Amino acid sequence: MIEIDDKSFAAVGDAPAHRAVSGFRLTARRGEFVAMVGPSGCGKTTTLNIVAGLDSDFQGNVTLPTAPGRARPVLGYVFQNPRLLPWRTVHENLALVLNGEADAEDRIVALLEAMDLTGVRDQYPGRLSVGMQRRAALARAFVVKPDLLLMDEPFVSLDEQTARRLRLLLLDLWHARPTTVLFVTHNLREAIQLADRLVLLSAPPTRVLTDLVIGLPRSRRDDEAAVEEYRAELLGRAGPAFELLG
Ligand SMILES: Nc1ncnc2c1ncn2[C@@H]1O[C@H](COP(=O)(O)OP(=O)(O)OP(=O)(O)O)[C@@H](O)[C@H]1O
Repeated sequence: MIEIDDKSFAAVGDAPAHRAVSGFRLTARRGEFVAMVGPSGCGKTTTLNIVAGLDSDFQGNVTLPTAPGRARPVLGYVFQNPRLLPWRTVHENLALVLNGEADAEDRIVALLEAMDLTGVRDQYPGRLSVGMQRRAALARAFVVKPDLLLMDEPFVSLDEQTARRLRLLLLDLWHARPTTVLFVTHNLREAIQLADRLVLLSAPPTRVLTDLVIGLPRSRRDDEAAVEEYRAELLGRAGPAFELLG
């Protein structure tokens, strides 16, 4: 549950103080895939940072899901940039986020296999293609068995073929390793293809404008015509809020 009553930034130099988030309310069900879609600069990253606990300077309350037996919630975070440590191999990048769990090696091996990275497990990230780096970042996020997975435009600025493969891999991972997902994107098609629920955010100070369950069967991952039709229908009936998204 995310309740952000107010998140403001103080004035810095010539930039005036401003409110980035206000009256934001969102409750996700456990295991739900929620896409948050909004215009550039509306406060998506600010909101995710609050949810992740990276920013505690706000008014409100965030309650995160926690798996039975865990003292505190475990989060995965996938950023626009894969943020792999360049001086660590792919395998080491995954091992670093684990705390010596008994099955750590098995989990790493399984995820490298699922992401088709077994052959490059001992390579450094700088030697990998952009797509491989993104796959390694996805593997690292899932290897911790997150209670909540935060994704901040993880497939932005990729060529469409690579982005499409990564979306399909993400859905495969999520089906095999269910977790609650908050996925931020500018891309309405991507949101419709991936998510159970679509949350449309306002211009700043951001709040939830529209919150709807996506009424398409899950087979939509391979049915781009259905996604396109659904998107056109949404744009047609939702009015000016959706026009921002093109
Ligand atoms: N540390 C900061 N100090 C001051 N203002 C900030 C800071 N971080 C973000 N902002 C401002 O808060 C607003 C929301 O920024 P944020 O990065 O959350 O938007 P966003 O929706 O993620 O943008 P984009 O889609 O372009 O990534 C913007 O006006 C931004 O300039």
